[in-house]
This record gives sequence, structure tokens and C-alpha cells, in this order.
Amino acid sequence: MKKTVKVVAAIIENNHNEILCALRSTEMTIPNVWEFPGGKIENGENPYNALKREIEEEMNCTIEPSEILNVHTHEYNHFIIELTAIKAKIVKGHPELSEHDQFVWLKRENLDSLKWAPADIPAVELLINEV
Ligand SMILES: Nc1nc2c([nH]c(=O)n2[C@H]2C[C@H](O)[C@@H](COP(=O)(O)OP(=O)(O)OP(=O)(O)O)O2)c(=O)[nH]1
Repeated sequence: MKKTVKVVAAIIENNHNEILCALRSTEMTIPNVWEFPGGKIENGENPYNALKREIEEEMNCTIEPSEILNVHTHEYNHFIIELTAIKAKIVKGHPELSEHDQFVWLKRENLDSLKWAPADIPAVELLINEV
């Protein structure tokens, strides 16, 4: 049976109504596709705290999560992901690249110009339709 992995991802919006998109590197699982930064929820961890921890670790900045955009389950070849997308603002620092190859800030209407991780597509569509 495939393992289900719980992942949180941050929909980080700046003051220009742009959203932070991150390119998974060639060394990561599911490489060379765009995602929202975040990572796996640890055992017993609250999703909001997990997201704050992941963003500190992977971008060296502090976020304030606000609300859940959506929760979507997607089956990949080797595992099932339950992806919780949470809206957030940066309250300290600027995103620094470590694990990702690239960051871009995009307006909602341009989000569909990227090749997204399959599990992220429902969140991307919700964001595009928020305009
Ligand atoms: N952080 C994040 N992960 C996502 C998204 N969409 C999506 O399918 N994933 C997948 C990629 C990874 O397999 C998993 C998240 O784990 P992670 O961010 O800790 O990734 P990782 O490559 O370090 O994980 P690992 O498999 O090497 O342990 O969820 C997303 O929007 N954000």
C-alpha cells in the first residue's frame, strides 16, 4: 500500500499581490517543477507550526500563516500526498535560495505560465479564480 505523506505549502503573497513560486531542483524528488515552498508535517505537529518551521529552514525567513486555501490529495507513482495550502505573509526577512533552484513572484493571472507539481494544480486554479 502506498504511504500517505502530509505536506504543508505556503501561498505567500507580497504587497504587489504577487505569489511566491519555487522551482524544485534536479536533486529533489519530483524535480524541475514549480511548487509552493513548504514540506512534510512531522508527527503530532500542527500544520501552521510545520509551515513556519519549514519556511525558516528552507528560505531563512519568518511567515505569519493566515488561512487554509485548500486541502488536496494526489496519488503519485510512489506515494500519496495530502497537500494543505495555507496563505501567509512574510513578517521577517527575505526568501533565500537553499534547496530550490529559483524563486519567482507572479500575479495570479500568470500562475498558469509555469509547469506545476501535479498535486498543486487545484490550489493554482483556486488562486487564478480569486481574481
Ligand atoms: N513543499 C512542497 N512539496 C510539494 C508540493 N507539491 C508536491 O507535490 N510536493 C511534494 C514534493 C515532496 O515529495 C513532498 C514534500 O516534501 P519536502 O518538501 O520535504 O521534499 P523533499 O524533496 O525534501 O522530500 P524527500 O522526498 O526528499 O524526503 O511533497 C508543494 O507545493 N510544496
